[in-house]
Amino acid sequence: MISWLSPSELETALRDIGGRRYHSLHPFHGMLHGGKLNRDQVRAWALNRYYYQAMIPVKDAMILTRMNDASLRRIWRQRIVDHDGTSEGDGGLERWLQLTDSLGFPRDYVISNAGLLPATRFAVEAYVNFVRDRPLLEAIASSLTELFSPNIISERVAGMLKSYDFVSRETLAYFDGRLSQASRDADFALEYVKHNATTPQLQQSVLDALTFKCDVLWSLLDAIHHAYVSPGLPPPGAWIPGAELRS
Ligand SMILES: O=C(O)c1cc(C(=O)O)c2c(n1)C(=O)C(=O)c1cc(C(=O)O)[nH]c1-2
Repeated sequence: MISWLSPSELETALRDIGGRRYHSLHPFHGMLHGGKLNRDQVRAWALNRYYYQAMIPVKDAMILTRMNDASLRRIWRQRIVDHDGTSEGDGGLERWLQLTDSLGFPRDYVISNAGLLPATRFAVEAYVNFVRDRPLLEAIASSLTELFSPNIISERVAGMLKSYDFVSRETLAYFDGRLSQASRDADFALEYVKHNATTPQLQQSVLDALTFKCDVLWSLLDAIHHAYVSPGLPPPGAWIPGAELRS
């Protein structure tokens, strides 16, 4: 168990976890951003990550049900609006589907999750279940990976535009909005955590929550890498490049 940390020491400890465990360090991201993947491997990433995107508003809805304070809910509900939009054809999920459209996947197939890797499903479900089962403070702390996402998003967009002729600024538009949304969301969550993690036990629990979330993101990429890069063994039922798509 750690000894009590001041709020700024707690922030340093949280950022240190990101520095060691965030998925920006995963070799798959190095390949994705460095132009080392072929089109089917990029397609596999977009297809599998759709499930993460799709479940983010579900987990945020779970967090909302735990908030008794209207002023907190007012702030948190914006996350759901960002992903779902306010009308058909609007919002982050729609923009992710525009990316999978551009990569040649029928929408029905993507939304059905029929070609999803089982390990992607398990990792994303673990995140949703964590948020459902753990105290609100830990659920909020588990979103703090977003402290580190603006850097990786900038690196990703620049690297992919430079390396791949099958993506464009338009098809990567999902990430435009995320840069400001992620900073806004992470700043709020960080202040909440620093203010509410007032004992060594609570501080340890938020550090553990962030570690857990880093593990979720890392596992997602492990699954994609194993199935589609090396050794390249998609499990039964998962999407196989070139095979007929059944939703
Ligand atoms: O592109 C990325 O690397 C990345 C990372 C993360 C993250 O660190 O959890 C999120 C996102 N993107 C993202 O687009 C997003 O909407 C999001 C929501 C959350 C969350 O935990 O509430 N993380 C992330």
